Amino acid sequence: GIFQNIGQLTTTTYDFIVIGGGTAGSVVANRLSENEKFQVLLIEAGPTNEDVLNAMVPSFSVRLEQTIFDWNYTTVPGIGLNNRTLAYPRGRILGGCSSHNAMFYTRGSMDDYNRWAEVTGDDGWEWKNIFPYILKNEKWTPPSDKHDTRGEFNPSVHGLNGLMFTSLPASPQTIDDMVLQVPSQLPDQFPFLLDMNSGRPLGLGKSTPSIIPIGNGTRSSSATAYLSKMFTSRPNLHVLLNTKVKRILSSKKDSVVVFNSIEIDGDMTKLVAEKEIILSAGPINTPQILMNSGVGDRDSLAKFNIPSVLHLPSVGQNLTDQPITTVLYSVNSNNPLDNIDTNSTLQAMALAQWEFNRTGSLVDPGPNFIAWSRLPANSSIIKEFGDPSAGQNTPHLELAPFSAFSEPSQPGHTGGMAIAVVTPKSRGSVTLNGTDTFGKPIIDLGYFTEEFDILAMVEAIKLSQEFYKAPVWKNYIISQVAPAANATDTELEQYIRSTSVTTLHGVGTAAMSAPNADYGVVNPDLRIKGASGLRIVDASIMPFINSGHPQAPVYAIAERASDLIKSSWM
Ligand SMILES: Cc1cc2nc3c(=O)[nH]c(=O)nc-3n(C[C@H](O)[C@H](O)[C@H](O)COP(=O)(O)OP(=O)(O)OC[C@H]3O[C@@H](n4cnc5c(N)ncnc54)[C@H](O)[C@@H]3O)c2cc1C
Repeated sequence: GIFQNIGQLTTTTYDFIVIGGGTAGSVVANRLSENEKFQVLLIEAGPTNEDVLNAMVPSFSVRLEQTIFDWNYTTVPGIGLNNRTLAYPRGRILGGCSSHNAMFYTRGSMDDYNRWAEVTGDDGWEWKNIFPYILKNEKWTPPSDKHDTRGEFNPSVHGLNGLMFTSLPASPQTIDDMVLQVPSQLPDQFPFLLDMNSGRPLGLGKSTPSIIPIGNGTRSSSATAYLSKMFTSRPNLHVLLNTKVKRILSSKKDSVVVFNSIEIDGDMTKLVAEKEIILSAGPINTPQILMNSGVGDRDSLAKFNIPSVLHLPSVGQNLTDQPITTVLYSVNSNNPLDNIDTNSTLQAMALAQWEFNRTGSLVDPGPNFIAWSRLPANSSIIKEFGDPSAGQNTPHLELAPFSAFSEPSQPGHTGGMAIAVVTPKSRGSVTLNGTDTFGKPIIDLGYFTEEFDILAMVEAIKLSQEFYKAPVWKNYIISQVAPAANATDTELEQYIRSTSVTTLHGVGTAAMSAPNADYGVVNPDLRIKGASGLRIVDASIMPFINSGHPQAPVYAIAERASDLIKSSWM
């Protein structure tokens, strides 16, 4: 059942308490409650996702930012970003970030998972072993416009029986036909990629957003997939909304710390977990909850007068995220759809179409194609700074061409490409806020504090310029607007530092490591190191970021974690 506040709960003792009804937490709560003998409580700080239009219409998700559905974070001024701060939205709603993300479903490369296995010593994280969990999450379905999808993806690498819908873009964008010609015109730099979810995502292919298809082109999230009425009606699953967890409490048994209950913000009721607590509050809030619970670096916690319960200096460290900027062109466009941003009639028509049959321009949240690219093997950047990628199947760069848009203040149209470094070397951190340790934490992304990242981004700009040299763009591109076409490398670096923002792909702040490692926060079975009763299951546990967008691996992590937890309580 669903409970709007803690007073409605019929008990305070459960077998499992899952903290955070986000991307990972919703999966875990669903899977654990498949066993009728387990009493499961899922606690979410935010409200329900149901009937929230902006969480349903794929293109509207940015409208959730800076509302009650967002934790509304801001990063600290970035040394590598000319001291700029960045907004860092995080979903505060059932489904978490999966209820308001950009819906790109990309698994990264097989090397990414194999490296997790290597650093943790657990072959369960290898691509071939995690793959069944990837499929278990996914239900691939035809796009809502019912177009012929042959040649647009490889069915053999997709799951048909999972809970979370994925599909191909259902609404062509105005540049799609031109983008599709680039692989034949520039096959060396941009080979055609049939399916970017095959484990070898190198080349240019169609993106796979996670949307509910066929007459229902609505966002598929962890909440719509794993917490639909069919599941929340289970008598052994309680979903408690609008309730913020403050900290996790422990006692000592035979000198071992056992985490067994939690404290709620603004309420004296203590909720008890007889078997395990699963912390799934996401890469920012998970380390915050841990540190407020005395789990972290002993000396740092002492500064906040927080008694140390478990000395784990890696908590909040290793924050890894992928920076992104744009290369902009003045372009020739006579397609009315390119005016949608400034034309309220077109916007109203698009919404009417979406409401009528869930098709039209609102069903796709962004670029329909992505190009993934490796720096050349003989690149001087790799020679000098090493290769942060997990292997030869792994891209360093992501390039996403987007359709033209118009701005009220300017004549004509602007088009171009979003470019990102997906294997950054820079690391940041999440630490507590001295004035209120339960308030907004200090988020330092550490962007461009490593030379590799800025040089790789310069290469991404140059690669995107190559892209637009394909003959197909001849009559479309008028001139390069930003950065200046003749900019020097030093000027490009300045451009990158002054324009890059975040992909919002933070991971790694409670990373897993080998059981005998002297760093890390959880063991490969996701149990907290050096104590019992607590596991962490969310984006925080990734030791390295995957070379794609993180939600697909977060789902796979949550599916595997659920099996690990279940099997230890058989
Ligand atoms: C705007 C945006 C766009 C993105 N676009 C993409 C994309 O296109 N593709 C992609 O793969 N990834 C994307 N991401 C990233 C991706 O969505 C996240 O990496 C992933 O969803 C994180 O999952 P999680 O389970 O770790 O955390 P979350 O999904 O954030 O879940 C954490 C949950 O815990 C709750 N919570 C936190 N603290 C507490 C507390 N103290 N008490 C109770 N509950 C609490 C939160 O409210 C939230 O519901 C995007 C993220 C954002 C914000």
